[in-house]
Amino acid sequence: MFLQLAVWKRLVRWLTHQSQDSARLNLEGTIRRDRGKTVQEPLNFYKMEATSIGFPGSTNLTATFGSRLRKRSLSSSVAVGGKQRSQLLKPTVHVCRNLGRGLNVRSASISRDAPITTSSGLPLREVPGSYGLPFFGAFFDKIAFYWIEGTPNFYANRMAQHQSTVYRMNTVPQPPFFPVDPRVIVLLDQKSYSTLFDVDKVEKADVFVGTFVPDLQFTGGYRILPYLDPSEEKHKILKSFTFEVLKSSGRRVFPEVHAALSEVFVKWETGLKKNGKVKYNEALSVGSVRLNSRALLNADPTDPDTKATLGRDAPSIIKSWIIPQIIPMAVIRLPTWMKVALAPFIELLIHTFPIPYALVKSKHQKIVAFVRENAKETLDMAEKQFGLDREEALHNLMFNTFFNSWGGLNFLYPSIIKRLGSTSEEFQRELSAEVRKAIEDNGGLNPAALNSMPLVQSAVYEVFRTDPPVPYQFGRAKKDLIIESHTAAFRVKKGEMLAGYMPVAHKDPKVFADPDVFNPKRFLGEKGQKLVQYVLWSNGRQTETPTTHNKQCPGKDFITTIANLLVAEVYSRYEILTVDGDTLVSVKRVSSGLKPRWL
Ligand code: HEM
Repeated sequence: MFLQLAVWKRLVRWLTHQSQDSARLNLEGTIRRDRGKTVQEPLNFYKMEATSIGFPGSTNLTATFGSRLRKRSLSSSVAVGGKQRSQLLKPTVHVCRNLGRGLNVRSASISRDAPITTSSGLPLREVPGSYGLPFFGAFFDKIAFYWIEGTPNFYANRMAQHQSTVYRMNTVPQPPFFPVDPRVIVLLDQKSYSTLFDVDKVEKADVFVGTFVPDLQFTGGYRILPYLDPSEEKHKILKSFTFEVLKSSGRRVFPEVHAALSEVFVKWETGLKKNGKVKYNEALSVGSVRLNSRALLNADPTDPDTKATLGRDAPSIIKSWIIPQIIPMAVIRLPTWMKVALAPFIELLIHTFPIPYALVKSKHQKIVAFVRENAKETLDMAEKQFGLDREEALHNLMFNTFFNSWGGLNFLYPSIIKRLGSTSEEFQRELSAEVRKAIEDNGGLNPAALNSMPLVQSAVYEVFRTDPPVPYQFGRAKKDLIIESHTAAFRVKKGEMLAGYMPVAHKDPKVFADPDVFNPKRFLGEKGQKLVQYVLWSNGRQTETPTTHNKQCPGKDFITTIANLLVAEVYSRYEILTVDGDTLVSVKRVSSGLKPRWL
């Protein structure tokens, strides 16, 4: 009796595809739309579920199975995608395929009803948005991106239009003179954005600055570390070398930041005395090039006594080499009348063709010479310890020091001054008091003191949140994926390009309350600490660790430290800064008798 029952159950399961071992069957089906057009679509049967993308909206799917023993009907919800809802009217799915085990699906019909959901309960949608007509669609997106909407509006407007944080659009730059495919799927919320950090899901080769790869001559003819996928053997070796360089910089960081910033403060005060105001980034830019290069290479490119010095022009020489590599992604902000007058020229000069390396070759060669002359020990270490080719190590070291690190700092440091200098006097006094107390309690501005400054840390995280120095991340789907936002799931095909825009993901209202408000206390306390994981500036969570297996920035902790150090240095000297845009209008030196002591 029991045996009979078991055999019968097995038979029923087998017939209805509900047995565990045959739970998933992939059917190739032919979908005929009511207009008569035929589209090839895969149908996935999973127990009682089926999925079909090709028509808009959500429907129920009923499939009739004919078998040797009996005919059965299965009904399940199915999400369908497409452009116009009118196409939904009673589309019919005809499937004919021998499934083995005697089952043969003869037909399936679709009627509109409940949506199919993923295992996490989200409705499966087709990625909204379209790429438009060939060439013209991309061209109009490009003009909107650079000139009409700019960033972040370009992203926010389409997010509102599609009612989705995941959608299709064309990015910049574009063919014919940039050899790229501009079609991307944008990810703008915290949940979908994290797909870009999962190197099992996304290919990170050659996507460091977007869909295009700058001429290899900018990097000495080498595909350097940021352009490598972790699956490439060289990635592991070069990232280990970078970790070693950062480790050996450890002891220099605190004193070098102090030395460079002391000079910056003198320049600010001299400028304020002379003109009543000063552009704070002019001195800061020189200061950050010094502290960064002294920390990482143990040499100052602005010092006239350094071999192969770049002199006072070091920041502009380095910028000349960086800008052609990133300009295709940059929106140039100009007053409206200038935009109208200059747009055609700027379009032609810098948005239509890659800027030729030859224009900056001499400047690039100067930076190469500076690194070659001053980083001999580090290059010896690269050869002996990591078996690297000396020239390859040199170009990686140079790129990390001047493009990644200083290039990022050149955005981050001014953002910190601008944001904190715009907060209330009361908040700045509180910040200054915390800094001075921690220095006093720990006998100087040392790592222990810096760790005792939760307000400083919170303020820095908030700047990273509102002004991430690198706003874009790209990655190509390594396989077919389902990507989830907070409200829906989307099917993405292998090979499609995913593009994250971090300033919008960092303002995800599902994660951050009042996301548009700069709140330097946001990351304080137990609740605030839980938010730190959503700070993504390093191409990974702030709570995670860069390794040779991922693409998280190896300079994450180095940069976090020197960002905190800037705030600690500023507010140990000043109680209040007043800034107006890019101009420092006044500073108030600390009034208490407390004198900060240094390492
Ligand atoms: C404010 C400064 C910095 C910012 C904003 C920054 C940001 C980033 C971001 C967003 C990425 C990932 C890019 C991508 O693949 O999508 C990255 C990768 C990388 N960064 Fe940084 N970075 C900074 C400083 C540094 C420093 C100090 C170093 C080393 C000295 C460094 C070395 C690298 C390297 C080598 C990679 C590629 C990592 C890999 O291939 O696994 N960066 N950085």
